[in-house]
This record gives sequence, C-alpha cells and structure tokens, in this order.
Amino acid sequence: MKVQTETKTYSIYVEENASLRIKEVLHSFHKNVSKILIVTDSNVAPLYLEKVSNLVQEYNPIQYILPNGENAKSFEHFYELQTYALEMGLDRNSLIIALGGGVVGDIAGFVAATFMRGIRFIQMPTTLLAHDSAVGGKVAINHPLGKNMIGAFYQPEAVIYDTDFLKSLPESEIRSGFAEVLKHSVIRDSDFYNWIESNITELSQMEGSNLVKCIEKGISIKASIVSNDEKENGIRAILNFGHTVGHAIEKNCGYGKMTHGDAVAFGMLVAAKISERINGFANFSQLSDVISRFNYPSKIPTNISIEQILKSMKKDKKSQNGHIHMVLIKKFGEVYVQPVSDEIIRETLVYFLPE
Ligand SMILES: NC(=O)c1ccc[n+]([C@@H]2O[C@H](COP(=O)([O-])OP(=O)(O)OC[C@H]3O[C@@H](n4cnc5c(N)ncnc54)[C@H](O)[C@@H]3O)[C@@H](O)[C@H]2O)c1
Ligand SMILES: O=C(O)C(=O)C[C@@H](O)[C@H](O)[C@H](O)COP(=O)(O)O
Ligand SMILES: [Zn+2]
Repeated sequence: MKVQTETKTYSIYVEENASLRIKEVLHSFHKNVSKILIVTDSNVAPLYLEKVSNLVQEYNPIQYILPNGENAKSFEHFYELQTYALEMGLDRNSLIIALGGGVVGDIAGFVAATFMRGIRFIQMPTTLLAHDSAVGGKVAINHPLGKNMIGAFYQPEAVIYDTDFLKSLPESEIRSGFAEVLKHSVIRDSDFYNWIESNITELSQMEGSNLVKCIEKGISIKASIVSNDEKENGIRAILNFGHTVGHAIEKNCGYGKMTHGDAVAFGMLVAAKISERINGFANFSQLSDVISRFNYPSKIPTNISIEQILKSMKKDKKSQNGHIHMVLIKKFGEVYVQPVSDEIIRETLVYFLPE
C-alpha cells in the first residue's frame, strides 16, 4: 500500500516478518543514513528491540527506551529524547525508528519533525491501534490542558508493520486498537461495518486473517483520506469521529487511565446519540450494541463531571471561537462535521451518567 500526500509518498508494508524489510527500505533511500536512533518503550524493548537492532546493525544503532504508557507523550520526555539525540551526535542525515504503539510513534515522530528542523523517521508499529497512528503523519505530545496539543504534520519515510509483533498484545490493547478499526468502518465503509457487526464473536478473538483484514481495511481507509487532505483542511477531520468526547475523557481521567481506544469508542457512542437528536440518525441502538459487545465503556467515568468534559471539548482542535464542532453520523459510512451547541452536548451527556 502507498500513501501519497503533498509532502511525501511512502509505502506501508503489512505482513508477517515485515520487519525483515527494514534493510531493503533503508538501502532504497537516495540520501544515505548516517546514524539510527531506535525509540521504543519499556514493554516493547524486551520483546522486539534486539531483533530490530540486529537488523540495522550496519548503522550502529543507538536506543532510547521510554516508560510505557500515555504519560510518555510529555514535554519532559520530549526534552530528554532531544537531549539524548544531541548528546549521541545525531545529525541531519540521521534517522529515527519508532518501534512501538501510538505513544512511541507520536512522540518519536514529533522528535524527528523538530530535531534540527526535521530528520527522517520510520514507523514500526507494534499495536493494533497503530494501524491508525502510524499512517498519516500526525505526530504530537500532550499538554496538561489537552491531548496532542503540541505537534506537527510530518510524514514517515515508510511504515513497516510486522504482524508477528502483535501476538504479544494483551486483550485490553487489542480492544483499544479495534476501536479505531470500528471508527474507520463507521466513517467510510458500511460494508466493512456490516461485516464487523456480523462477525463480532470471531472478531473478539482477533486472530490470524481477521486481524490482518481489519488492519488492511483500516489502513486503506485512513490512507485514502490523508492522501486527499494531509493537513486537515477538510475531509481529514472525519478521522476524528469519537475523539471530541474521547480526548476530553482521556484528559480528565488523567492520561493513561483509560486507553485511547476505549475513550474513542465511548466518544463514538455520544456522537451517535447527538446525531440521533440532530439529524435523526436511525441506528444508535445498533452501534451501541456493537460497542457493548466489545466491552467498551458506555458510561461517563464516575470521577468526571459533565462540565469538565464540556470545558475540555472546547479546547478540541476542531473548535472555532470556543464553539464545539463534532463529527456526526448520518448513516453507516457517512459522517460530516458540524457545530453542536453546549446545551445539546450537556443534555446528551446526562444520558451517559452512571446510575
Ligand atoms: N498520530 C495519530 O494519527 C494517532 C492515531 C491514533 C492514536 N494516536 C495516539 O496513539 C496513542 C495510543 O496508541 P496505542 O494504543 O498503541 O498505545 P501505546 O503505545 O501506549 O501501547 C499500548 C500498550 O501496549 C504496549 N505494547 C505495545 N506493543 C506491544 C506488543 N507488541 N506486545 C505487548 N505490549 C505492547 C505498550 O507498552 C503500552 O503499554 C495515543 O496517545 C493516541 O493519542 C495517534
Ligand atoms: O489522523 C487523524 O487525523 C486522526 O484524527 C486520527 C485519530 O485517531 C488520532 O487519535 C489523532 O491523533 C487525533 O488527532 P487530533 O488532531 O484530534 O489530536
Ligand atoms: Zn484516535
């Protein structure tokens, strides 16, 4: 598969043992690579770092291991990583490999985007969720006031997705990643959505060919959208379905307390309920059933208030002059962005308060 944006065209390799391609990918570059920094996290390092490091031995790779989890997407870790890159002598011809899930991809990508005003990087995703995060070039860290508030659009040189690496993922992370698969189906492909709905039992195992089908379908939807609108001037915003509420929940729970996928799945539910009220979306209960069968949260966490959620939603990047804009759904496969009043959001959130 290929992504072709205004700033870059790159390949995405999704297969068992895809990591073995890294050498051939590096050798294909016009400009030589002087040094490689592999960024990963404390869970992924003991599993796959040695393998990847050995594959790029000719570049004398150095490594940086972040703590695992969402809190690694911070100013502090960003600073430490930049300092390490400087101390270790990375230069403009160096390259970063982001070996991990969305957290590693986002922060390592942002370091690559900003180190000496930009060096090359390769995404080597290791989570199901990263079928989304590794493609499209959104790289960022969090701010205490909001998710991904400090970042850039900066495309990788390649995405090398070794599906063997997914075998060690815990069930909670498969569920989290599947939320973005579900999102891709809902926003763009009703056949894919219907297939998911009629295969829920098998999909909850998430193995073998189902897993690869979900990844490939999800990536092809994402790639086609970002190829048309790299910097979110229009259509790309639909990839944010579920995120206006989802990010607000993540921030108010405390980063890392709820997985991104769980928060987005809940956010899709709220967006669907608002859509029911605003445009008569007829399939809320169908989507709600799918979301509950995958065991995603269906209520606001007890320690968060509606006003906290609303306040954070106003900081969402789609907001304009403090007015919240959300991705709403008309029918499966068809979504659009529109402003939604505070009143409608408040009233709808009441429906999701825990008993
Ligand atoms: N840039 C984008 O377009 C984009 C898209 C979606 C999500 N995101 C971001 O991605 C992040 C979430 O990504 P994530 O869900 O991959 O989280 P993550 O990177 O924190 O990974 C989830 C957990 O799984 C562990 N892990 C990773 N790979 C593993 C493996 N193969 N085996 C065992 N454990 C493994 C990690 O150590 C971590 O504890 C969020 O910060 C979100 O905002 C970005
Ligand atoms: O690629 C995009 O565009 C997305 O919106 C994908 C989302 O799944 C992802 O979580 C993204 O990081 C959210 O972007 P943000 O601009 O709301 O921070
Ligand atoms: Zn997301």
